Amino acid sequence: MIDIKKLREGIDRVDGEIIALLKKRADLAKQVGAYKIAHSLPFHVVAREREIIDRILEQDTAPFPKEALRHIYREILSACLSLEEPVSISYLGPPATYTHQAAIKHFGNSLRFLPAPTIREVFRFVESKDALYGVVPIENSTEGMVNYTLDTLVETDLKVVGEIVLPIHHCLLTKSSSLSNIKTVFAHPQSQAQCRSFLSTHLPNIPLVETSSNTRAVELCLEDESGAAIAGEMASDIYNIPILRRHIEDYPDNQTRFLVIGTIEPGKTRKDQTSIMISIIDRVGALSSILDMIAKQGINVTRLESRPSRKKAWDYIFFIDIEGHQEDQSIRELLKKLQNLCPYVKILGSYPVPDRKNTVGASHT
Ligand SMILES: C=C(O[C@@H]1C=C(C(=O)O)C=C[C@H]1O)C(=O)O
Repeated sequence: MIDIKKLREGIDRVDGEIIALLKKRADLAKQVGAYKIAHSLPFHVVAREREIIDRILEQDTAPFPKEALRHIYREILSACLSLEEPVSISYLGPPATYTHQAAIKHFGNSLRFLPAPTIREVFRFVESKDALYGVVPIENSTEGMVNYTLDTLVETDLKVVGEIVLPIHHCLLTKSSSLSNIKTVFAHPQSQAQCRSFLSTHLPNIPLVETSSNTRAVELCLEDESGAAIAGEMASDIYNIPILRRHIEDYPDNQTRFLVIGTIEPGKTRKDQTSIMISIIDRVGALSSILDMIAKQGINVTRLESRPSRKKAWDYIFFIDIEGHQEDQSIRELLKKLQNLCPYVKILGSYPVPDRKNTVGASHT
């Protein structure tokens, strides 16, 4: 006969052992922190964190689910880092936006999160060292590029040090107990655009009020019991407002990409990508000859975007993402060639390729 009392005593014992080990780990991290102070080294070491997570995920952890272990370790690393230094992360706010959610996914819950009212302000917080890193949206899989972020990258000296891919699942949040009691829907235009078919099927003829963010939509619903807001799950937790419907986005594979910006460049990991920005001489075939040169170097281009230079009409800047790290021999050679050929070359940064597993459905509001 299985004795449930004994089994539970066993679990309590194991929990005690886990706590004792976490205490031991925290103490070692504090000692590493003291060493870093003595040797003027940066506290946050992306490559080391990547190495730890990769090593853990390579092990046979069954029956414990690996994805859960990834989340648990993200939090352990975040907590240990916070013991070394109080790290601040600026993000496009207000609190509970998808950018906030992306920042927590990337850095864990133990750091200090600083909302900024605009994308430019996120960059400013990092430039002024009020924050060590900033998180800004760059692209939504259904709505396209966030041009303001691309344009700000042209002007800044900050580096791109990471990328986050977040599935965007919109929820309908309301104090009302049924769809039939809803008289107004509040939403940011982008979220509203991503939920068009849900709204026309389930809430036809209900007036839609545009808000500056999803969070603002939720705030308005707190005052209006017949109002509903489109927002993420996190807004429901923070503002304590129930979720009436989940997954109301039209396309289930709706994702948003975010960039992490900062000054500390991550070292080489097992799988990195490099973002560069170039302008080219305006002549037939100029871009294709550059892409050809990249291919001849054996380097894979994963993304190519263009933006007007805003200096001269019909003059463009190209944003190119390539596989590999700028310390790689092939990329070093490529950059030298580009510098000889292009009027302008800027290396935005090399950083680990983001985890795209379980990334279904996001927007940045
Ligand atoms: C402990 C360290 O500092 C930080 C915390 C880490 C951890 O908890 O394992 C790993 C890398 C750093 O971001 C370290 O550099 O080893």
